[in-house]
Amino acid sequence: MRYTSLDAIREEIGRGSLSCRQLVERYLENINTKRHLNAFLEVFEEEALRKAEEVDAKLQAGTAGKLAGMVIGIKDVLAYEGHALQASSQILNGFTSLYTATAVQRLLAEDAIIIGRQNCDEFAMGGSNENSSFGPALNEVDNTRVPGGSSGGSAVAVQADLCLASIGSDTGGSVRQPAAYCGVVGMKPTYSRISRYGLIAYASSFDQIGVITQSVEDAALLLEVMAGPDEFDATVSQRPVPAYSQNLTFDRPARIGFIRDSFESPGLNSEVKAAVQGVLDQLQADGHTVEPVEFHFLDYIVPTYYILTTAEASSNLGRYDGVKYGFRSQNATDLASMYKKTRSEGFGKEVQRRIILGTFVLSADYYDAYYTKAQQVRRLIKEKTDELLSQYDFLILPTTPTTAFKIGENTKDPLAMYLEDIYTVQANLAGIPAISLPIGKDAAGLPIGVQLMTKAFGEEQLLAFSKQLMNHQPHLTA
Ligand SMILES: NC(=O)C[C@H](N)C(=O)O
Repeated sequence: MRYTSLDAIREEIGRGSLSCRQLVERYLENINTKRHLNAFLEVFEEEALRKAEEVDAKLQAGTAGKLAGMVIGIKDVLAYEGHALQASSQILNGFTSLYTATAVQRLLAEDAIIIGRQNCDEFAMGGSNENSSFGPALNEVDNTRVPGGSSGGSAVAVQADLCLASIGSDTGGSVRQPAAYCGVVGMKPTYSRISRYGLIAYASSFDQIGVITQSVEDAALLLEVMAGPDEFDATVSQRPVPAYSQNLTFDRPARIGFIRDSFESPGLNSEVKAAVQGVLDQLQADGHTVEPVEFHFLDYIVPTYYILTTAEASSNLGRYDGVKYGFRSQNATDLASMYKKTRSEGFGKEVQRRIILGTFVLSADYYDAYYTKAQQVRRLIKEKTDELLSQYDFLILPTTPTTAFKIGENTKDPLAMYLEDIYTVQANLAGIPAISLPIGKDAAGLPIGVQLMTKAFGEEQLLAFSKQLMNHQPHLTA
C-alpha cells in the first residue's frame, strides 16, 4: 500500500487511521529496507519524527499549514540551515549550511516534513547520477540501470516510496529526465518563478528549482507554496502566484503542436516514439487540435546549452578554492598549489571537464566564436519557441530519446550522455515551464515519459491540462 498524493494522506489522517508520526515511521522503514538504491545521502530521522509530532499537534488544534502530511526529500544542492550540503561533491566535504533556501523555508512554514538530503550528480552536472562522489542512485525498476539525473536520488525516492515528493533543480532537464526514467511526475517552472536563494549555482541563467511527485495535484501545491517574490533573489518575478492547486480544471479544446523534428531524430527509441504517438492520438480523439510544427534548431540546442552552461559553471565554481568552503588539500606547499590541488582533488572528472570547457569558450581568442555565438543562437531558439507558443497552448515531445540506460553504458562517451538532453534543454534555453508525465512502460517494464511545454508563466494551464491527461487515461497514472 502506498500513498500517491497528499490528499490521500490527509483523508486517512482525517479518518483517524494515520498520524504524521506513523507516516514518517513508514517512510523511514522504506528508506531502511531500500538502502541499496542509494537515494539519500543523509536521513534526518530524529528531526523528521519530532517535526511529525509537532504537525500532529497542529492538526489536532486546527492550526496546521497547507503541507501538513507532506514528507519531502531535498536534493543535495538546497541549503537547509544546520545541515550538511555538498552537491554530492568532495569539494564541499564538511560544509554545513548557514541559512535555509527560500524554497525550503516556505515548505517548512507550511508544515512540510523534510526527511533527508538526496543523492545527485556532482553540482547537478550529469544525466545519470553516476557523477555523484557517493556513487550512483539505482533505478528501482531495474537496479542495473540509472535513475537519470542530475536529480537521480530525488526521482528514485519518489519512485520507491521513500517520501511523497522531492525538490530538485533543473538546469537542462535534471528534474524531468529522471522523472521520466523513474515513472513519476517532474516539473520545472518558468525561469524566475521560484527564488534560487540557497540553491547551489551551476548555470545561473538556466537553474530553476523543480518538483518530483506522483501526482500533478502535489506538483501544483508545492509550486504554489515555493513560488513568488523574494527579497534575497533579485531575478525572481514579481508576478503574483496563482493558486495552482485550486485551478486544476481544463475544460476547453487545446491547441497542441508536436515538434515533428523531435519525432524524426535518429536517436529516438521506437517504443518511446510509439508511446508518445499514443498520447497524441488520444488527445486528438478527445477533441484537441494536434498539429505537427517545425522546429529546425534541434541540432543546435545541445551545443548551445553546453557552451553556455559550462561558461556559467566555470565562473560559478570559481568560489571553491579551499579558502572559504569545505575541503582543502593537505598536499599543498604554497598558495597556488593549494588552489590547484584542492580543485583537482575535490572536483570529480565531469565537473573538471566542464570547468575546462567553460574556461575555453570564455577565453579571449574564442569568446566570439563560441560564447557570443551561443548567446545569439539561444536568442533564436527562444524567439522561435515563443512564436510557436503564441500559436499553440502546448508543445508536446518525448522527455527523453530512450528509456533508462544501463549503469556505465554512457560514461565513456560524454557526447552520448549530453545527447540524452536533446528534448529537455529547449525549455531551459527559452526559460519556459515544462513537465514530464509518466505514460507507460516499454517491453522491459522501463518507464516512458511525455513532455509538455507552455509559454512563460503558463504553469496554471500546464498543470490543469496535465491533470486532465493523467486522469483521462487510466494507464497514465503513476
Ligand atoms: N543539470 C541538468 O539539468 C542536467 C543536464 N544533463 C546537465 O548535465 O547539465
